[in-house]
Amino acid sequence: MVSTENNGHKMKIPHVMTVAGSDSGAGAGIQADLKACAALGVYCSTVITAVTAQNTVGVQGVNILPEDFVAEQMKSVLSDMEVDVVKTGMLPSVGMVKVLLHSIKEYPVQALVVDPVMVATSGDVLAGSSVLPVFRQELLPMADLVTPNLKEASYLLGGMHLETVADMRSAAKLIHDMGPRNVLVKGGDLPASMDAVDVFFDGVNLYELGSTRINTRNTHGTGCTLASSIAAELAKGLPMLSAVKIAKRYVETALNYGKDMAIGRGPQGPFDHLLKLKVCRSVAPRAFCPSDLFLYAVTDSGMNGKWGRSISDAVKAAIEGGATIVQLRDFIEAAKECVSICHSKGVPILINDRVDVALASDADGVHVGQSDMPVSLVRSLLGPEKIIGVSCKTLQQAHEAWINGADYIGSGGVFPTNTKANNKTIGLDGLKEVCLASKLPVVAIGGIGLSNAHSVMEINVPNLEGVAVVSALFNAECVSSATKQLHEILKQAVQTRK
Ligand SMILES: Nc1ncnc2c1ncn2[C@@H]1O[C@H](COP(=O)(O)OP(=O)(O)OP(=O)(O)O)[C@@H](O)[C@H]1O
Ligand SMILES: Cc1ncc(CO)c(N)n1
Ligand SMILES: [Mg+2]
Repeated sequence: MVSTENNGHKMKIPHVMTVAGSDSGAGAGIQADLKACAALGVYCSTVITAVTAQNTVGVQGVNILPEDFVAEQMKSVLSDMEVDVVKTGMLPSVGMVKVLLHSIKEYPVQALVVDPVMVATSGDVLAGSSVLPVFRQELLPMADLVTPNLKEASYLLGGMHLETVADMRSAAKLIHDMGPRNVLVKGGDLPASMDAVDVFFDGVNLYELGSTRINTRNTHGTGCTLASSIAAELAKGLPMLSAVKIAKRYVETALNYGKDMAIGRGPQGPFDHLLKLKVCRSVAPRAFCPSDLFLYAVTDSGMNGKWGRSISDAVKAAIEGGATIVQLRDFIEAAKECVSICHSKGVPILINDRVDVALASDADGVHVGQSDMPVSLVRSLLGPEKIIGVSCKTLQQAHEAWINGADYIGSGGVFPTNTKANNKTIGLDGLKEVCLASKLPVVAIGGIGLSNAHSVMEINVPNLEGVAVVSALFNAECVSSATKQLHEILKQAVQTRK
């Protein structure tokens, strides 16, 4: 990290070094990397491998820099500045790859993200097939992540045809065999697809990461931007999958903001990296983990009032008893106080329904119902890093939540409940059906308490992460001991499930 003095305190700034080509049109390459890192609050140093004459029509010329001068740039940066993550783009010769590998052996960094740039979407060649053997044999084995698009994945695999998400899944596994720790096969160029699905493989699990496909001509540089924003989130200290998810959302949000920009006369324009709405932070966000849903405490001011407790005391007691996430149904005055309590204990806190309250209190996110603001709009207001949960009763709603960028779904009412009037009960069978269809983690809600929590976890589907409860905690005389008891029951249920 780069250190700066701030009121006498050292301030660490996450630092990405990009090793890539310059794009004179400034939509891709070095220029995309600089803008993406700036938008995400991360310092970006730039080692230029080639200068391209490029615009929205295509690539008119490529001027490759001498390898020893690329080595000199890397040495200047790495020997002086503390680089956290190296991201590579255009590496146009075998010698350039060797120079890069030599430099990072001499000055090791936390992670290497390789975007194996070969052909621009315009069809122009940026690195010829002569680099393929050194990519396969030397570069990929050093990479923490490699991010080929469909064409690049096909080249790496000797011309294999890739036309479906199923093909992308196989490609991700085969490329993983070449040695990188993680693989992301990007589906931006998937023919005739309504969604923009990328496939991530970490060597054990395959994930399909979906988002809405933005209808725009302005997609030049999405690949470079995605890789450098993953590098930026890694530099902040996020784990790989969280970094990839946030970066993908950043690209989607940026494409959406820039969808109507008119720059250039060619078929593929640049987009708006520096989103009009700046919501990204340079400090590590509270990355969402599905296991946060294990014991989900939802506050209720009526119940707490009845027992003579303030909301903040109720939240403190729930955390003391082992609550793993908190949802507030009480507003702004309480929100700020509870946000600071939860943050001091490392427990994420979400706001029920109110995006404005979440923004004003800097909560970790919101939980919305089907009749609240649409998830895609919530995402564009909150930005790529916040947590969004959405209540779903049907398979269709679960699918939409995934495509629109939610992090998890709440499903229920599992049992009848007095907390929510006129709420349809879906039962354990309904819950199981939604879990099986959902690509997102699920928390069960509705009438769950000490007596039946076990039976909920027993439906035995891996993405059911936990239970959300109101009365079971906050209608009890002692919140922390009620929470402890529930925590114990859930722990036992999960152990018997294994
Ligand atoms: N129209 C779109 N709407 C939403 N997301 C998109 C769109 N096009 C591409 N993406 C996303 O952008 C990221 C980059 O994907 P893509 O497959 O376009 O990479 P690429 O071809 O390497 O990009 P480049 O245009 O820089 O060469 C992926 O996460 C992809 O899903
Ligand atoms: C310099 C450069 N790097 C990467 C790409 C891929 O988008 C491009 N078009 N130009
Ligand atoms: Mg593309």
